Amino acid sequence: MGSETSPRLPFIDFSNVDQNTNDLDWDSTKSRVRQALEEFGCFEASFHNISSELRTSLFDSFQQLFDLPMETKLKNRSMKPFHGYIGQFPTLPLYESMGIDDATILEKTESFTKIFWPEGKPELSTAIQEYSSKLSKLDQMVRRMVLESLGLEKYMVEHMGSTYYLFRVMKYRRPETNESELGLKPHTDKSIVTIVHQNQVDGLEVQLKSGDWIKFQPSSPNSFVVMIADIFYAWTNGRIHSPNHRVVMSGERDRYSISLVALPKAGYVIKAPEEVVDEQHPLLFKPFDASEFYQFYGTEAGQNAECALTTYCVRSHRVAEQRSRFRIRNFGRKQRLS
Ligand SMILES: O=C(O)CCC(=O)C(=O)O
Ligand SMILES: [Fe+2]
Repeated sequence: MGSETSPRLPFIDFSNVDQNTNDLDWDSTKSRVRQALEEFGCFEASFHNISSELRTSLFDSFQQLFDLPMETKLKNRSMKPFHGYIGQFPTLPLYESMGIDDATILEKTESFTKIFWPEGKPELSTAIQEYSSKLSKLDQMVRRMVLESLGLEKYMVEHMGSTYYLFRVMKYRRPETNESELGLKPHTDKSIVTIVHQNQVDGLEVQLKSGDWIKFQPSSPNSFVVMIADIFYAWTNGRIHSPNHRVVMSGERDRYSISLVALPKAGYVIKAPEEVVDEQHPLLFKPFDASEFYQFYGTEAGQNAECALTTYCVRSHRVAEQRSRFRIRNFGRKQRLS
């Protein structure tokens, strides 16, 4: 009953939109995307390129994956922070997740499945790769629309070429009696864009700019939440919003969800283009190296910061200033010595 009146995320239909679509459909979708991302930082996309068989087979396999013994799950390791198995947090007992780097590449998804099934599991590695490749097209359309609508076309090739995809699968077990229902603490994502998809169990909530929370209730099994994250917020100099969100569990069933996460490649320097910086929009973040930001985010200080990106940028510029003062002092000393 309540669902008729409760606020919903903006809904944007991509079923007839692709990069070769006619200008009228492309332009009208683009203006809806821009509006939604300015106001909500996310929207519900209806996207039909992923078949229900593919979705069902993925979620069935993930159930088996999380049922494996803990020592096996822990073999999903990565040198990069938050790329491997995450879970067993005393404060977040419902949550665990696993990640596959570069999931649009078949060899990478094969290496992932071989961790758990040494003889291989070709249906699953192929399904993860196919899902990631197909859904990456939605991310690319959305980012293309954002860049076009901000007049940043000339950065398109450089920007798109500087990103790759991480696939994460999450399990939130149902809370036991007297256990907190919090599945995942409120946070903003630290990537460029995240696209979330779930099985039938709801739980994702997004915070509006007003401070109110709204529950994501998918309109159909073809719904995906497209969400802007901090790196894209910084790169567009705050022209689009990076929303706070969380997962709250209720009901009797475990929840499984998948994120396809667009991330900056190593060494990509996040520098807001001059076109989005002016008097009304002063520069929010000085240019920074995304990989260094992730190293900071992996530390205790990064985890405890209210806004990791702001704290990182303030710190790194303090360090840069100290370094340059040191260089000037030493340069003066060298001059005197010679
Ligand atoms: O499971 C979800 O619906 C959202 C997950 C999420 O916010 C995240 O992994 O950053
Ligand atoms: Fe998130």
